[in-house]
Amino acid sequence: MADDLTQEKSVATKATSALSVEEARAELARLADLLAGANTAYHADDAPVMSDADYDALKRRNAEIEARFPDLKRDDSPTEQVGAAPSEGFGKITHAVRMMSLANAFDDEDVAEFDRSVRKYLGAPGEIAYTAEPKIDGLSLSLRYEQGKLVSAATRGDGEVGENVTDNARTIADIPQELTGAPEILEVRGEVYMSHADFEALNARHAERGGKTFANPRNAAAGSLRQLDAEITRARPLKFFAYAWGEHSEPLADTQMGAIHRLTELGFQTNPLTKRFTDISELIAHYHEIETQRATLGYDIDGVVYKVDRLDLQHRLGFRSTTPRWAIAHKFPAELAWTRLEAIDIQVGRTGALSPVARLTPVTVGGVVVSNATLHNEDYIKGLDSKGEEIRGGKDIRVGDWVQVYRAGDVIPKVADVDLARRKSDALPYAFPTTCPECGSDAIREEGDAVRRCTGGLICPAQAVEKLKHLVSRGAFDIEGLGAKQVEQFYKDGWVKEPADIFELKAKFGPGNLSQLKNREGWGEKSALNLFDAIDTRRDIPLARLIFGLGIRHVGESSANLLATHYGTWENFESAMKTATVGTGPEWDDLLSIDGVGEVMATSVITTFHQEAERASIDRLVAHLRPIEAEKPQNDSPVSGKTVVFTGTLEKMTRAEAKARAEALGAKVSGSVSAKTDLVVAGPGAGSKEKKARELGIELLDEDGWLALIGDA
Ligand SMILES: NC(=O)c1ccc[n+]([C@@H]2O[C@H](COP(=O)([O-])OP(=O)(O)OC[C@H]3O[C@@H](n4cnc5c(N)ncnc54)[C@H](O)[C@@H]3O)[C@@H](O)[C@H]2O)c1
Ligand SMILES: [Zn+2]
Repeated sequence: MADDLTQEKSVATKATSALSVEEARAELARLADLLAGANTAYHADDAPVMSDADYDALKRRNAEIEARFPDLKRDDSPTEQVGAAPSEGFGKITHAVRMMSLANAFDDEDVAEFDRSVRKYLGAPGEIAYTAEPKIDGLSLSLRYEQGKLVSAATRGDGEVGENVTDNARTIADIPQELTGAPEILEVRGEVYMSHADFEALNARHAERGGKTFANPRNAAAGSLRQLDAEITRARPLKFFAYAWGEHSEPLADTQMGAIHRLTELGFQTNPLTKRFTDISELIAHYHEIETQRATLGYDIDGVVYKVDRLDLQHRLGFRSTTPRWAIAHKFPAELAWTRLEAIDIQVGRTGALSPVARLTPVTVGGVVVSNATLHNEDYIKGLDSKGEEIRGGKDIRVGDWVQVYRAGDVIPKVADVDLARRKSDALPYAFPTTCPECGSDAIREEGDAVRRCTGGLICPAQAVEKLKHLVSRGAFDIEGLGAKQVEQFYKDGWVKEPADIFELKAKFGPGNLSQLKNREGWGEKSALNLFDAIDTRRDIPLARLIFGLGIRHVGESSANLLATHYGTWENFESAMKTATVGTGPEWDDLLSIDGVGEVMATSVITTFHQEAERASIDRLVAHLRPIEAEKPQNDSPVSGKTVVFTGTLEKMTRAEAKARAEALGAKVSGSVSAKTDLVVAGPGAGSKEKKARELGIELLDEDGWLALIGDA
């Protein structure tokens, strides 16, 4: 079975030009299935399962294969489809004139190609004018007026049949119920969308009530229009831009631009950025102009649509199966957007690191609204990398600047670039603080460290709170009922200032003294008693969790596991660290002999145990605990000596437990797949690591397979 899967996956990553006929057939089937699922999720459920960029890439791959193997094109080919079939529950409306999609251009060359193909089709037509207008990121709606009265409204659906949302459309203020001077029959088409301000307010209202929030304004607009109860739609602030038409008993005008003016006269909102040009370089200049305005428009757009202006030429050009030949959507790069840097905030972490965070004018990047992004560190703001070399051509970043935000997958958004042309003349270079904004202690940068750190240690409230949050986190003490929020509250009230205080809570506020805790918001007698129980059960703590929980810099979960298995008991570990000296001696050598422990980490651990305040705090904590000895690694397990990678969601154990167990059996757990990997354990949602394992032909197991292998099933 593993072999079949390996083959299937490798076809999925093969260049389309390298596919054999059989592979192409299989790949088209796979893509048809994948894209159909994504379409339903996006159009029918308003809950996309992949990013737009991924969707567009798969669709392009499908089109490339079809172009190479026209005979293999499937009856259910994604190229032949628009949107998704109407959802159950809505009445259906068959469009008098089909509602289409748009072909995409992703760069200037695609736009030039569009212009060439239009000219070729028309046969040397001379000058051609195009309109350029923002591509509104909402959902399209067709409004049918008969004798000037709105009689029906339908979503696009699959292009032929849409959902009847007439009652819902009537609740939208931008949609006139009646038109004067309109053709007897007129279908007006356009986009229903939600402004940024309305989207944020709606999400805030929902969050307050504990309801579901929307990922972006498009989903919010689609989810709000496609309601079975029009009263819900009425309560949602939807807007509408008109930009097209379907059936009409008389022409609206001779040109696209003229028709837009006519729609404005009839009482529709049309987009003020719509312009007409006779040269494609002007179209592209307008595209960039609109791109710079994107963040301040107040609503989402995802590109610029170019249309042949003369309607007689549009008519001659006609349609392909799902798109007009006379129009194209020039898309913005999916994961990039320009916006304004409003402020730079400094966050202080558990190890005292001062991290600069960009506060941005909210902008949608790759389908997600971004209002914060990381600026990494002091040098990054200055335009330097970790080696002191220039990045971004040495441009620094200043408050008030226009910056480019970048987002990839679920990675934290980053500030990637800055537009010097739009910098205010009085903007000052950013002065990175040299004192901690939380406690006022000096913040210093050690030689070779990119990060400036607060020297306040335990007196710094930010560090203290982050340390406490870390202590109760999932891979560490993981105390039920005591999460980041509770810890913060207890810290503010002075109940818990350091780790040991958690284990003194019961003595101070437990039975006999319960009134203080149980009268607090969010706590009752039962939850208070449960909390003390949960804390008590954690007095017996596995050594690895304890070491990890101390929050020592450079000691993550797997390093803590290595240390625990090596030293076995807390006493051994503690006495070794207390007697060790950095850089020399038997304890130092012993520490470095552990596979996976380097000098940086070894130095960090020893230093921690040599700082008086830290050490005293650790002693006070451990006095409340009974650390559980770590299991000695076994050598007789089928996985001993092997390198294992866990990826995806594990359902029967936490990642930390899985690692600890594997390490106890003598396996080495690694975070990345390489030729040295022996085994990959993949749960649901495993992504690139699973793919890589298949490519390298590494043995793959699911969670149950793993448990069976190690005899835990
Ligand atoms: N993430 C996913 O899983 C997923 C799934 C399906 C589709 N999508 C995304 O949806 C898009 C494809 O859907 P599509 O077929 O609706 O194509 P499209 O949205 O790219 O283009 C066609 C639509 O653009 C809209 N539009 C907005 N402004 C317009 C204007 N000024 N003039 C003309 N039309 C305008 C119309 O509603 C029209 O139907 C792609 O961006 C794709 O990434 C994503
Ligand atoms: Zn501080």
